[in-house]
Amino acid sequence: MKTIDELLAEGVTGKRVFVRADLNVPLSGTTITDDGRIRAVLPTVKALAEAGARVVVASHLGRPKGAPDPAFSLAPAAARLGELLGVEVQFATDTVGESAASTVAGLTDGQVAVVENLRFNAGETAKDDAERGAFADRLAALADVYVGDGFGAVHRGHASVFDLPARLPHYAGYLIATEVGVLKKLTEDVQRPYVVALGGAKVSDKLAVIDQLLGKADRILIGGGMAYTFLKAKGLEIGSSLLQEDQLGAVAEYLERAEKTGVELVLPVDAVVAPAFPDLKSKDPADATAVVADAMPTDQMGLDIGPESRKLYASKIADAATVFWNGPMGVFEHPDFAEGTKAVAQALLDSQAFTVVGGGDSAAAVRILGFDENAFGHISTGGGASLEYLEGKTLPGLAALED
Ligand SMILES: Nc1ncnc2c1ncn2[C@@H]1O[C@H](COP(=O)(O)OP(=O)(O)OP(=O)(O)O)[C@@H](O)[C@H]1O
Ligand SMILES: O=C(O)[C@H](O)COP(=O)(O)O
Repeated sequence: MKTIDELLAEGVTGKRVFVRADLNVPLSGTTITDDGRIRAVLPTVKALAEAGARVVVASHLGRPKGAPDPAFSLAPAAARLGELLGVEVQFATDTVGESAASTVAGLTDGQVAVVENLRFNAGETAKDDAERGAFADRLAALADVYVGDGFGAVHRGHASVFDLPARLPHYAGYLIATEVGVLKKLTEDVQRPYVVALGGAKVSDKLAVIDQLLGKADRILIGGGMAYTFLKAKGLEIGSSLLQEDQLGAVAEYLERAEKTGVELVLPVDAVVAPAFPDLKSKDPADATAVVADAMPTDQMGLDIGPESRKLYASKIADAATVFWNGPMGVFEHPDFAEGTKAVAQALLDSQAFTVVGGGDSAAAVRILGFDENAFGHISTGGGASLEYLEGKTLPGLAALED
């Protein structure tokens, strides 16, 4: 894999450099609630701009449906990037259309532009190779060189991540180099006990990784939205909690395999429930109560692990030598459902373990809940990406950067 340092040594003055970043930041309306992913790509963008490149930054944000949707505009992220860089950043209101073409053509050496959300174009995420390729051709027309630095998205075989680097000279940015450097340690020489804590809302993505993790981790602690599919697989009532029905069979098999192989697969023993998903803007009290896991009311939704689970999970983390944590334990954005996530973050800090926190929302949770991000071993910008890396999978966005 060629690195950005090699590109800088070759010289970039006057070259149009396409930086595929992951600026998929949490938003409340148009306000960025955590800018960690923008700060993470600064070293790459700064180095290129200072070396005289014409930098074109692109990213996805959220999961719009292949067409423009103002709720998912990258404009706030572009503005924040400009503030952090301390320079004016141009913003193109489309990704490969007239606005992008004229914005990029207007860049002078050392200037930076952001183009609109890649996923406003159906070609970005298309399953069909030709459709993705056609979109990648249009992206390629915007640049002379490609720098991959969107670590959080390297597990996606999308046009800007996988197809575009094949069309341009390509290099890995500083963020990807750092992330891979740290995560490699967890795959090659992991210190045990190795504890993995999993939560969050991307249930179908994350249930799939447990298959591989069962052969690697000593303990797996399950929280967040995915916990309820496990509880349901054990025959418990889960009310209106998140459920991945099509994976109930797989989950039952994980439970059986864990039992046979001696891996501890730890499930919540209680939950904080409420009648409905809370209003994250008003943060009004949500009528939350704690119930034991085998007495969840049919008309309630599980939104956090309960007080006994917090203690249990902290005890399972206390003696770990390595902890990898991805996915909040509950809907931490609302104070009534933040305690599980706080307890796990605190347990990581109280342990002597090498701790890695992965994921856009997990990293944001740590900072928003007031923890010192420097107290953790590593805060990864990738959730799904880091999990799939730890599984030992070939990640499309890393494979595409190989020579
Ligand atoms: N029980 C639950 N029900 C519904 N949503 C939940 C529950 N527990 C946590 N969440 C939500 O999960 C979201 C984060 O999940 P997600 O899987 O995206 O994690 P992540 O750390 O951002 O990883 P990635 O980087 O892969 O996206 C938070 O917004 C949180 O509110
Ligand atoms: O938040 C993430 O994990 C990355 O930005 C990838 O987003 P995606 O899961 O929507 O592809």
